[in-house]
Amino acid sequence: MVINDIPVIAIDGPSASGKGTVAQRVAGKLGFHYLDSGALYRLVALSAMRSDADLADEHVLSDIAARLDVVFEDAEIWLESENVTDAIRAEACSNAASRIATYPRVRVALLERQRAFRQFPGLVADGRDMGSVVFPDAALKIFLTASAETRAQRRYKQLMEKGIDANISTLLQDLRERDARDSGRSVAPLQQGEGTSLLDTTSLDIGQAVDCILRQYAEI
Ligand SMILES: Nc1ncnc2c1ncn2[C@@H]1O[C@H](COP(=O)(O)OP(=O)(O)O)[C@@H](O)[C@H]1O
Ligand SMILES: Nc1ccn([C@H]2C[C@H](O)[C@@H](COP(=O)(O)OP(=O)(O)O)O2)c(=O)n1
Repeated sequence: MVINDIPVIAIDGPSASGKGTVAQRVAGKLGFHYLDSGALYRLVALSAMRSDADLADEHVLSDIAARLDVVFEDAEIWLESENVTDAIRAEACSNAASRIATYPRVRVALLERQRAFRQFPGLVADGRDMGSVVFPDAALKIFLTASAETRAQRRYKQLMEKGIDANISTLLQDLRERDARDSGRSVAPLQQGEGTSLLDTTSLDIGQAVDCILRQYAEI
């Protein structure tokens, strides 16, 4: 099968909009693979912070990105054989990931690694530029969003459930700053591109959001 015949559902959107949760469930229902592209930026950030790398040095960061020794195994993420599934969700890592993601060379260094997830029978990929840059020929492109307040509440609840310390007003401020950075950057900005279907989940639960995407995919 030619790789471009392998269907991709691209789900892009701002922080804590529900992309990862919804994408994983859609992938499960369809028997497709799943790509959490944000985890790659978080892994570069974690690796850089741990090696005291300069988070403003694009060359060093792109080299870290190119050399990432990472394994995705079901819901677990391993960096150099260490389980970092929760470590990459810490707010410091979130903020660092958003900063390093503004560097073109870092994005180029992660591009082929993301595209390698496109395997038979299909892929559901979530991030900021899945439909605009990584998989422009995606069969279905979704822009998943929710109000900033709703997203902050969701992230707060999520971090609390993981036992990760958080403060709701700091989360809301961080989230707004990252939204602005992710959509305001010159390279691969978060945007609702051509042919992308808007899905605002502020008043939808996870199941309703998943069903909405499955319905759209079935109607292609
Ligand atoms: N529609 C929804 N209603 C309520 N909670 C949601 C919804 N979508 C996602 N969540 C929850 O919000 C939190 C953030 O979702 P996540 O998938 O991590 O967002 P993202 O990948 O966009 O950052 C998770 O705890 C998830 O279970
Ligand atoms: N395809 C992607 C995915 C994430 N990023 C950046 C933007 C985000 O601030 C960080 C972390 O992404 P992630 O999707 O894990 O962030 P959220 O869970 O949505 O808060 O990486 C990106 O620039 N491009």
